[in-house]
Amino acid sequence: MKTELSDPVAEALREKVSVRNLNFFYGDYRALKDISLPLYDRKVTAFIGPSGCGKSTLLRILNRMYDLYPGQRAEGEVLLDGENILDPKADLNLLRARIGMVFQKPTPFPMSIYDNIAFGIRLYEKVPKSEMNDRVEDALKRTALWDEVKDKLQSSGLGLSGGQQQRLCIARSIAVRPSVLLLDEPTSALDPISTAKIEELIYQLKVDYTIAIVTHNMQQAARAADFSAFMYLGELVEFGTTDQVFTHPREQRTEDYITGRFG
Ligand SMILES: Nc1ncnc2c1ncn2[C@@H]1O[C@H](COP(=O)(O)OP(=O)(O)OP(=O)(O)O)[C@@H](O)[C@H]1O
Repeated sequence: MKTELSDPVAEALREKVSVRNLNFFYGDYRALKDISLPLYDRKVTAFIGPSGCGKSTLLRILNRMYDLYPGQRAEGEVLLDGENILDPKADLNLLRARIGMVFQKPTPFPMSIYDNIAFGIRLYEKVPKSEMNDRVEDALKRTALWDEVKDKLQSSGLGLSGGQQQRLCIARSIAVRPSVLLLDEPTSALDPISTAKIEELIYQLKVDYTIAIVTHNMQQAARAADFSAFMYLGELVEFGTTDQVFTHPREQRTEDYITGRFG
């Protein structure tokens, strides 16, 4: 696997998350094979590759989703600011406050728009009402939803359009003030206009957040990501700047995939 970046590029970057020699097992099946890669601070990294290559598995390890399922296990290290989040002693509540996740299908809670956001904050913090109002407004503004929903904050989140629901889910994640945001095919259920809004949002959010995104859409990876990781059959084939991976892939398999020869 080739991950070398030219020295001046690497020097200007800080690793927010470091995945080191990561293996993952669904029972006896080894779905990830010795993956090592960085997520650089306040950059967007896309995980790309054909169906079944392990993109979602890798993303879900980053907030220990697999803990919910018996028989699934990870080996290796995932360091968040130098601390191994795979350590069984790691505090999962704290971890999930620090690393937020948004899924493919928008999943608002069956409650008001306001409470969708306040709910997550209340899980982690005791916040006075006036501050809560500010936090809700701030999260909705940052996801460009405020103007669309400010007059109906008490209406159900389920009454929003699919694109608005997805922005609400992103607002819900960032309201908790995580430092890393994981996006699992966040636009695959959305129309092109909602997709463009989410991509614009990703661009704005990376000022404050380190973002990893799983996508099948090569144009989306090229537009939204600073770095791209191409995976194949559970292996990381190539990691580099998106520009390098898309215009000068080092590996034949990467080139074949991004030019549409397979996948
Ligand atoms: N719950 C599970 N139990 C057993 N095997 C699984 C499970 N989930 C995924 N796998 C297997 O692990 C491998 C990686 O799956 P994963 O969903 O991470 O791939 P992916 O690259 O995200 O695929 P897609 O693009 O289709 O979503 C696949 O071979 C898949 O069949």
